[in-house]
Amino acid sequence: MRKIIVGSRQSNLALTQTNWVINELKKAGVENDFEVKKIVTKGDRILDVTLSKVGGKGLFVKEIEQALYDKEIDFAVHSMKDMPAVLPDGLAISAIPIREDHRDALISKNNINFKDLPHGAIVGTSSLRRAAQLLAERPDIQIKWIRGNIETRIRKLQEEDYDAIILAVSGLKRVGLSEDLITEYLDIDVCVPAVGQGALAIECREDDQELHNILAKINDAYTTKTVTAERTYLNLLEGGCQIPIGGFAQLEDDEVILTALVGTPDGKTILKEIVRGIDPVQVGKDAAEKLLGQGAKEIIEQVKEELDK
Ligand SMILES: NCc1[nH]cc(CCC(=O)O)c1CC(=O)O
Repeated sequence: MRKIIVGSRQSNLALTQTNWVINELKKAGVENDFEVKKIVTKGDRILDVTLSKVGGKGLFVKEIEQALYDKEIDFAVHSMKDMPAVLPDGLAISAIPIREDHRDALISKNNINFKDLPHGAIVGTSSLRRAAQLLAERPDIQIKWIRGNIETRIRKLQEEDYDAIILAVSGLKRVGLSEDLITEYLDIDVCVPAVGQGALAIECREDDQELHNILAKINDAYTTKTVTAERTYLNLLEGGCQIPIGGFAQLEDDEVILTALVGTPDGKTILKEIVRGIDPVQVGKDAAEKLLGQGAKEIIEQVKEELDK
Protein backbone atom coordinates (compact mmCIF):
# COMPACT_ATOMS: atom_id res chain seq x y z
CA MET A 1 0.00 0.00 0.00
CA ARG A 2 1.19 3.49 -0.90
CA LYS A 3 2.88 5.55 1.80
CA ILE A 4 1.46 9.06 1.89
CA ILE A 5 3.86 11.97 2.41
CA VAL A 6 2.25 14.99 4.03
CA GLY A 7 3.90 18.41 3.79
CA SER A 8 3.57 20.79 6.70
CA ARG A 9 4.95 24.08 7.87
CA GLN A 10 6.87 23.73 11.10
CA SER A 11 4.70 25.90 13.30
CA ASN A 12 2.86 24.33 16.16
CA LEU A 13 -0.47 25.26 14.51
CA ALA A 14 0.48 23.75 11.14
CA LEU A 15 1.82 20.53 12.64
CA THR A 16 -1.19 20.14 14.91
CA GLN A 17 -3.56 20.62 11.96
CA THR A 18 -1.60 18.15 9.86
CA ASN A 19 -1.55 15.52 12.58
CA TRP A 20 -5.24 16.09 13.26
CA VAL A 21 -6.04 15.34 9.60
CA ILE A 22 -3.88 12.19 9.61
CA ASN A 23 -5.64 11.04 12.74
CA GLU A 24 -9.08 11.70 11.23
CA LEU A 25 -8.08 9.65 8.18
CA LYS A 26 -7.00 6.77 10.41
CA LYS A 27 -10.25 7.01 12.35
CA ALA A 28 -12.09 6.84 9.01
CA GLY A 29 -10.38 3.52 8.32
CA VAL A 30 -7.49 4.58 6.09
CA GLU A 31 -4.68 2.04 6.58
CA ASN A 32 -1.89 3.69 4.59
CA ASP A 33 1.27 4.79 6.38
CA PHE A 34 1.84 8.53 6.66
CA GLU A 35 5.04 10.56 6.90
CA VAL A 36 5.08 14.24 7.81
CA LYS A 37 7.68 16.28 5.93
CA LYS A 38 8.44 19.74 7.33
CA ILE A 39 8.80 22.63 4.91
CA VAL A 40 10.15 26.12 5.66
CA THR A 41 8.18 28.86 3.90
CA LYS A 42 9.07 32.46 3.12
CA GLY A 43 6.42 33.55 5.60
CA ASP A 44 8.22 31.64 8.35
CA ARG A 45 11.48 33.44 7.53
CA ILE A 46 10.16 37.01 7.57
CA LEU A 47 8.39 37.42 10.83
CA ASP A 48 8.97 41.02 11.74
CA VAL A 49 7.45 42.79 8.77
CA THR A 50 3.75 43.60 8.65
CA LEU A 51 2.31 40.56 6.96
CA SER A 52 -0.02 42.53 4.73
CA LYS A 53 2.96 44.45 3.35
CA VAL A 54 5.00 41.45 2.33
CA GLY A 55 2.25 39.80 0.39
CA GLY A 56 -0.28 38.11 2.62
CA LYS A 57 -1.64 34.73 1.75
CA GLY A 58 0.75 33.47 -0.88
CA LEU A 59 3.62 33.63 1.57
CA PHE A 60 2.88 30.49 3.47
CA VAL A 61 1.74 28.30 0.63
CA LYS A 62 4.18 28.80 -2.25
CA GLU A 63 6.96 26.46 -1.11
CA ILE A 64 4.41 23.86 -0.14
CA GLU A 65 2.82 24.02 -3.56
CA GLN A 66 6.23 23.63 -5.19
CA ALA A 67 6.78 20.48 -3.12
CA LEU A 68 3.43 19.16 -4.39
CA TYR A 69 4.43 19.81 -8.01
CA ASP A 70 7.80 18.14 -7.43
CA LYS A 71 6.05 15.13 -5.87
CA GLU A 72 8.10 15.55 -2.70
CA ILE A 73 4.81 15.53 -0.85
CA ASP A 74 1.35 14.15 -1.66
CA PHE A 75 -0.87 16.52 0.23
CA ALA A 76 -0.73 19.51 2.55
CA VAL A 77 -3.12 20.86 5.15
CA HIS A 78 -3.71 24.61 5.20
CA SER A 79 -5.88 26.94 7.21
CA MET A 80 -8.63 27.61 4.69
CA LYS A 81 -8.49 31.31 5.40
CA ASP A 82 -4.85 31.45 4.27
CA MET A 83 -5.70 29.92 0.88
CA PRO A 84 -5.88 32.17 -2.17
CA ALA A 85 -9.30 32.21 -3.82
CA VAL A 86 -7.90 30.54 -6.94
CA LEU A 87 -5.39 27.68 -6.85
CA PRO A 88 -2.54 27.28 -9.31
CA ASP A 89 -3.01 24.92 -12.27
CA GLY A 90 -2.73 21.26 -11.46
CA LEU A 91 -3.50 21.62 -7.75
CA ALA A 92 -6.86 21.29 -6.06
CA ILE A 93 -8.54 21.45 -2.68
CA SER A 94 -9.38 17.79 -2.47
CA ALA A 95 -11.26 17.72 0.82
CA ILE A 96 -12.57 20.05 3.50
CA PRO A 97 -12.93 18.42 6.93
CA ILE A 98 -15.41 19.56 9.56
CA ARG A 99 -14.92 23.18 10.62
CA GLU A 100 -13.71 24.15 14.08
CA ASP A 101 -15.25 27.18 15.81
CA HIS A 102 -15.47 29.98 13.21
CA ARG A 103 -15.42 32.89 15.64
CA ASP A 104 -12.88 35.49 16.61
CA ALA A 105 -12.27 35.96 20.30
CA LEU A 106 -11.22 38.86 22.47
CA ILE A 107 -8.57 38.15 25.04
CA SER A 108 -8.10 41.11 27.34
CA LYS A 109 -5.65 41.81 30.11
CA ASN A 110 -8.10 42.06 32.97
CA ASN A 111 -10.85 40.01 31.42
CA ILE A 112 -12.74 43.17 30.42
CA ASN A 113 -15.37 42.74 27.71
CA PHE A 114 -15.04 44.62 24.44
CA LYS A 115 -17.73 47.21 25.18
CA ASP A 116 -16.23 47.91 28.62
CA LEU A 117 -12.63 48.47 27.49
CA PRO A 118 -11.43 51.89 28.66
CA HIS A 119 -11.50 54.85 26.27
CA GLY A 120 -8.44 54.68 24.00
CA ALA A 121 -7.67 51.06 24.85
CA ILE A 122 -4.97 49.44 22.72
CA VAL A 123 -6.17 46.37 20.84
CA GLY A 124 -3.64 44.15 19.06
CA THR A 125 -4.40 42.65 15.67
CA SER A 126 -2.73 42.62 12.27
CA SER A 127 -5.93 42.01 10.41
CA LEU A 128 -7.58 44.96 8.68
CA ARG A 129 -10.83 42.98 8.75
CA ARG A 130 -10.77 42.81 12.52
CA ALA A 131 -9.57 46.41 12.83
CA ALA A 132 -12.39 47.73 10.63
CA GLN A 133 -15.12 45.96 12.55
CA LEU A 134 -13.80 46.79 16.00
CA LEU A 135 -13.33 50.47 15.08
CA ALA A 136 -16.87 50.59 13.67
CA GLU A 137 -18.18 49.70 17.16
CA ARG A 138 -15.57 51.56 19.16
CA PRO A 139 -14.00 54.43 17.18
CA ASP A 140 -12.16 55.50 20.33
CA ILE A 141 -9.90 52.45 20.60
CA GLN A 142 -6.42 52.24 19.12
CA ILE A 143 -5.45 49.36 16.88
CA LYS A 144 -1.83 48.32 17.24
CA TRP A 145 -0.21 45.80 14.91
CA ILE A 146 0.84 42.57 16.53
CA ARG A 147 2.83 39.84 14.84
CA GLY A 148 3.96 36.34 15.65
CA ASN A 149 2.21 33.07 16.18
CA ILE A 150 -0.67 32.56 18.57
CA GLU A 151 1.53 31.77 21.56
CA THR A 152 3.71 34.85 20.88
CA ARG A 153 0.68 37.11 20.67
CA ILE A 154 -0.62 35.94 24.00
CA ARG A 155 2.79 36.54 25.54
CA LYS A 156 2.90 40.05 24.01
CA LEU A 157 -0.49 40.83 25.54
CA GLN A 158 0.99 40.14 28.95
CA GLU A 159 4.38 41.79 28.38
CA GLU A 160 3.57 44.79 26.20
CA ASP A 161 1.12 47.66 26.39
CA TYR A 162 -1.85 45.96 24.75
CA ASP A 163 -5.15 46.00 26.62
CA ALA A 164 -6.53 43.20 24.48
CA ILE A 165 -5.85 41.10 21.40
CA ILE A 166 -8.11 39.33 18.92
CA LEU A 167 -7.45 35.73 17.87
CA ALA A 168 -9.37 33.04 16.05
CA VAL A 169 -10.93 30.60 18.52
CA SER A 170 -9.98 27.71 16.22
CA GLY A 171 -6.27 28.54 16.25
CA LEU A 172 -6.22 28.90 20.01
CA LYS A 173 -7.90 25.54 20.48
CA ARG A 174 -5.75 23.78 17.91
CA VAL A 175 -2.47 24.79 19.50
CA GLY A 176 -3.79 23.34 22.74
CA LEU A 177 -4.46 26.54 24.66
CA SER A 178 -7.37 26.64 27.05
CA GLU A 179 -10.56 28.41 26.08
CA ASP A 180 -10.47 29.79 29.61
CA LEU A 181 -8.09 32.41 28.22
CA ILE A 182 -10.92 33.87 26.14
CA THR A 183 -12.62 36.93 27.57
CA GLU A 184 -15.37 37.14 24.98
CA TYR A 185 -16.45 35.27 21.88
CA LEU A 186 -17.18 37.75 19.08
CA ASP A 187 -20.17 36.57 17.12
CA ILE A 188 -20.92 37.62 13.56
CA ASP A 189 -22.97 40.63 14.69
CA VAL A 190 -19.72 42.10 16.10
CA CYS A 191 -17.00 40.59 13.94
CA VAL A 192 -17.64 38.62 10.75
CA PRO A 193 -14.77 36.13 10.53
CA ALA A 194 -12.40 35.69 7.60
CA VAL A 195 -13.69 33.58 4.75
CA GLY A 196 -12.98 29.97 5.64
CA GLN A 197 -11.96 30.72 9.22
CA GLY A 198 -11.85 27.60 11.36
CA ALA A 199 -11.87 25.31 8.32
CA LEU A 200 -8.97 23.38 6.81
CA ALA A 201 -8.12 22.86 3.17
CA ILE A 202 -6.42 19.68 2.07
CA GLU A 203 -4.50 20.45 -1.08
CA CYS A 204 -3.11 17.87 -3.47
CA ARG A 205 -2.33 17.28 -7.14
CA GLU A 206 -5.46 17.43 -9.25
CA ASP A 207 -4.62 14.19 -11.07
CA ASP A 208 -3.99 12.10 -7.94
CA GLN A 209 -7.30 10.22 -8.08
CA GLU A 210 -6.21 7.56 -5.61
CA LEU A 211 -5.56 10.25 -3.00
CA HIS A 212 -8.82 12.09 -3.76
CA ASN A 213 -10.66 8.86 -2.95
CA ILE A 214 -8.83 8.52 0.35
CA LEU A 215 -9.30 12.16 1.38
CA ALA A 216 -13.00 12.06 0.48
CA LYS A 217 -13.52 9.95 3.61
CA ILE A 218 -13.03 13.01 5.82
CA ASN A 219 -14.74 15.58 3.64
CA ASP A 220 -17.54 17.32 5.51
CA ALA A 221 -20.56 18.22 3.37
CA TYR A 222 -21.79 21.05 5.62
CA THR A 223 -18.38 22.73 5.77
CA THR A 224 -17.79 22.26 2.04
CA LYS A 225 -21.12 23.86 1.17
CA THR A 226 -20.68 26.87 3.43
CA VAL A 227 -17.03 27.43 2.54
CA THR A 228 -17.96 27.22 -1.15
CA ALA A 229 -20.40 30.11 -0.71
CA GLU A 230 -17.80 32.12 1.23
CA ARG A 231 -15.00 31.51 -1.25
CA THR A 232 -17.12 32.18 -4.32
CA TYR A 233 -17.92 35.57 -2.82
CA LEU A 234 -14.27 36.26 -1.91
CA ASN A 235 -13.07 35.27 -5.36
CA LEU A 236 -15.47 37.69 -7.06
CA LEU A 237 -14.30 40.55 -4.86
CA GLU A 238 -10.69 39.80 -5.81
CA GLY A 239 -9.81 40.40 -2.21
CA GLY A 240 -7.07 38.49 -0.49
CA CYS A 241 -6.48 38.39 3.22
CA GLN A 242 -4.95 41.87 3.43
CA ILE A 243 -8.29 43.42 2.57
CA PRO A 244 -11.01 44.04 5.19
CA ILE A 245 -13.38 41.36 3.91
CA GLY A 246 -15.38 39.00 6.09
CA GLY A 247 -17.64 36.15 5.15
CA PHE A 248 -19.37 33.39 7.06
CA ALA A 249 -22.05 30.98 5.88
CA GLN A 250 -24.35 28.65 7.82
CA LEU A 251 -27.02 26.20 6.75
CA GLU A 252 -30.63 26.30 7.85
CA ASP A 253 -32.08 23.06 6.54
CA ASP A 254 -31.01 23.16 2.88
CA GLU A 255 -30.62 26.88 2.74
CA VAL A 256 -27.24 28.62 2.78
CA ILE A 257 -27.14 31.89 4.72
CA LEU A 258 -24.07 33.97 3.96
CA THR A 259 -23.12 37.05 5.96
CA ALA A 260 -20.73 39.11 3.85
CA LEU A 261 -18.85 42.23 4.87
CA VAL A 262 -16.45 44.76 3.37
CA GLY A 263 -15.21 47.73 5.34
CA THR A 264 -12.69 50.52 5.30
CA PRO A 265 -9.73 49.93 7.64
CA ASP A 266 -10.82 52.85 9.83
CA GLY A 267 -14.25 51.26 10.29
CA LYS A 268 -16.05 54.38 9.08
CA THR A 269 -17.73 52.53 6.22
CA ILE A 270 -19.06 49.02 6.69
CA LEU A 271 -20.98 47.23 3.94
CA LYS A 272 -22.77 44.16 5.20
CA GLU A 273 -25.31 41.87 3.59
CA ILE A 274 -27.01 38.64 4.53
CA VAL A 275 -27.83 36.54 1.49
CA ARG A 276 -29.83 33.28 1.39
CA GLY A 277 -30.31 30.58 -1.21
CA ILE A 278 -30.11 26.91 -2.02
CA ASP A 279 -27.06 26.92 -4.30
CA PRO A 280 -23.86 27.94 -2.47
CA VAL A 281 -22.20 29.26 -5.64
CA GLN A 282 -25.21 31.40 -6.43
CA VAL A 283 -25.33 32.71 -2.86
CA GLY A 284 -21.66 33.69 -3.10
CA LYS A 285 -22.29 35.44 -6.42
CA ASP A 286 -25.34 37.28 -5.09
CA ALA A 287 -23.43 38.51 -2.04
CA ALA A 288 -20.55 39.75 -4.19
CA GLU A 289 -22.93 41.49 -6.56
CA LYS A 290 -24.76 43.23 -3.72
CA LEU A 291 -21.58 44.49 -2.07
CA LEU A 292 -20.03 45.53 -5.38
CA GLY A 293 -23.22 47.48 -6.08
CA GLN A 294 -22.66 49.36 -2.83
CA GLY A 295 -19.07 50.35 -3.60
CA ALA A 296 -17.03 47.40 -2.33
CA LYS A 297 -14.69 47.58 -5.33
CA GLU A 298 -13.76 51.19 -4.56
CA ILE A 299 -12.97 50.30 -0.95
CA ILE A 300 -10.85 47.32 -2.01
CA GLU A 301 -8.93 49.31 -4.63
CA GLN A 302 -8.30 52.07 -2.10
CA VAL A 303 -6.91 49.60 0.45
CA LYS A 304 -4.71 47.93 -2.17
CA GLU A 305 -3.30 51.34 -3.12
CA GLU A 306 -2.49 52.12 0.50
CA LEU A 307 -0.76 48.77 0.94
CA ASP A 308 1.35 49.29 -2.18
CA LYS A 309 2.75 52.58 -0.88
N1 LIG B 1 -3.88 34.66 10.04
C1 LIG B 1 -3.17 33.67 10.77
C2 LIG B 1 -3.99 32.46 11.03
N2 LIG B 1 -4.24 31.58 10.04
C3 LIG B 1 -5.05 30.59 10.56
C4 LIG B 1 -5.29 30.88 11.89
C5 LIG B 1 -6.10 30.04 12.76
C6 LIG B 1 -7.56 30.21 12.49
C7 LIG B 1 -8.11 29.30 11.44
O1 LIG B 1 -7.80 28.11 11.45
O2 LIG B 1 -8.91 29.76 10.62
C8 LIG B 1 -4.62 32.05 12.22
C9 LIG B 1 -4.55 32.72 13.53
C10 LIG B 1 -5.60 33.76 13.78
O3 LIG B 1 -6.18 34.30 12.85
O4 LIG B 1 -5.84 34.09 14.96
